[in-house]
Amino acid sequence: MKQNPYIAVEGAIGAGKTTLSTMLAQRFDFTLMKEIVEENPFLDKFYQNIEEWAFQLEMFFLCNRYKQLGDTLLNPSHAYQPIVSDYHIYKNMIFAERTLSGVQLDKYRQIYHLLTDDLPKPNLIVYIKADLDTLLHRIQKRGRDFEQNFDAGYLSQLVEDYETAISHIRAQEPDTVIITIDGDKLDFVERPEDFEQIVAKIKEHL
Ligand SMILES: Nc1ncnc2c1ncn2[C@@H]1O[C@H](COP(=O)(O)OP(=O)(O)OP(=O)(O)O)[C@@H](O)[C@H]1O
Ligand SMILES: Nc1nc(=O)c2ncn([C@H]3C[C@H](O)[C@@H](CO)O3)c2[nH]1
Repeated sequence: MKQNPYIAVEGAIGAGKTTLSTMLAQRFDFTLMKEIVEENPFLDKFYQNIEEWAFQLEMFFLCNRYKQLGDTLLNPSHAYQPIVSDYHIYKNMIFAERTLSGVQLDKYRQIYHLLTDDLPKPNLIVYIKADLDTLLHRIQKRGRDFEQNFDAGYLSQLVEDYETAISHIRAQEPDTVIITIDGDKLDFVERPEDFEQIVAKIKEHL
């Protein structure tokens, strides 16, 4: 990779994005960009009534991510800083396409493009692909209150949406390296050799 490394770790809810990106940032000594979840005022309400709260929640995520990415990526003093992030900005569209519809989705799409089209995009995506059972198990194990009555149907759709989105990025951005990790088999938390396998794959592209 000739450019400065900018890695985004992606995958459906509970796939292990924050865990893996934190480990990678430490291992490569890259700057970590991590989403703040606990201070989100809409997540709890959203999981109780998706239709009612989706627009506020999606806009909140979009504005926060825009601010975080803009502050780092458009700041000249960060120009040569290698980065690993626990999200790709495109995840906003993955979720919004699932939770919004009609005029709200149209307006959201316009704002999304306005805010994000000129942001630098990751040149390497680590996609953790895991099946529904694995994700539900991890979400349960993590034990966040607002995710405990989780609708498995919603998650199952998101798993498919992620597959579609990754294929879309692969087709639209052939220069972006996409490394797919088998999140059902590789346990980078408990097995150091599994983490080393991921590190080795990334190194091939740095
Ligand atoms: N490969 C793995 N093997 C076993 N447990 C894992 C693995 N990856 C993550 N976990 C555990 O699963 C839970 C979810 O991980 P994490 O919070 O990193 O997921 P995430 O993708 O960032 O979630 P979210 O989409 O909600 O932001 C955590 O308890 C973590 O310790
Ligand atoms: N609707 C919606 N849109 C997003 O852009 C988005 N990004 C993350 N999440 C949810 C997943 C976890 O429960 C929790 C932490 O990642 O927040 C989202 N939900």
